[in-house]
Amino acid sequence: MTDSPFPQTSFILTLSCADQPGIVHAVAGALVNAGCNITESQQYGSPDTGTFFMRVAMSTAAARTALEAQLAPVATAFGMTWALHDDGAPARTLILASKAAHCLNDLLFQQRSGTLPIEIPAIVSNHTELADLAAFYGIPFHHIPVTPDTREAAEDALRAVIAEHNIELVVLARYMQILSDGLCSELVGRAINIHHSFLPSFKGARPYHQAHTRGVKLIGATAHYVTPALDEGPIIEQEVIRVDHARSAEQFVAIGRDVEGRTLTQAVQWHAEHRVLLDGGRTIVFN
Ligand SMILES: Nc1nc2c(c(=O)[nH]1)N[C@@H](CN(C=O)c1ccc(C(=O)N[C@@H](CCC(=O)O)C(=O)O)cc1)CN2
Repeated sequence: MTDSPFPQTSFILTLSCADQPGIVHAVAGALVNAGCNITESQQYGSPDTGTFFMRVAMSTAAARTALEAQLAPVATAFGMTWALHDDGAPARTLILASKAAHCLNDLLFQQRSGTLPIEIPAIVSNHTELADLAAFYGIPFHHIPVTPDTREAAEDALRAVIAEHNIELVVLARYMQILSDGLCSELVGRAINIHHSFLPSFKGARPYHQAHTRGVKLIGATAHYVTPALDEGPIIEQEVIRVDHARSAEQFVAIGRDVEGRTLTQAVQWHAEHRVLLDGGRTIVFN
């Protein structure tokens, strides 16, 4: 910690640009010029895409505008896509769920416990079963039923909740409705889904029954960004657990619940801490 007499503010810088020599040196120089103390720094050059990625945590007595003034010319010189985030600012998160409670419950508990840097202004569901859980945590619950005839109106109602609460992140916590291409394009890189299989295996509905029929020895869960193509989005986190011949498909469902909850909550935490950057159809995770 610098022994500056002035109050320190913490920021997270994330950036990407075409990989080339001198990026780290230039960024570090700009941060020093802004009186920053770098507390954490990670970078990666992707050989496949030729793109360079960086995440830097820092503290400074300088104002955000002074920091941005130092960074802007460097960003221009290297053609960077960059963002400066307030470190620790909770991500305004809308949770979508259907009937299964376990993933929603894990997110609510971890948020209330202070381990998940998000705030949850609202919960949306296409069913009513989870209204009591939302009430238990004192969070407004919006029941938006979805049928083939009402899908568009339902999505417009969802957009209204997103706008009303200035939502930054949408989490699909076992939300069993397919989002339209239009909504997916509006939520690129800020909608995370939990799929209850070890992708790319067993996409779509009833993955545990697909896995049981196949006779797998490991089942798992995958947290990924939502894209129009079902269960094809960039993967953020995955976890697996061993099963055996003696387990029924219903037991797979039960065994998978904790894995799903942990996997989704971890992915949401990394996203909210600005540790996940998109590299085409893949992610870079600075954890
Ligand atoms: N555009 C996307 N939307 C959603 C995705 C996604 O990857 N892209 N993931 C799903 C979650 N999911 C699996 O993880 C999933 C959800 C629903 C279905 C499905 O077939 N739903 C049927 C209706 C089922 C019902 O009403 O119970 C449907 O929507 O017609 C498959 C996979 C969330 N959305």
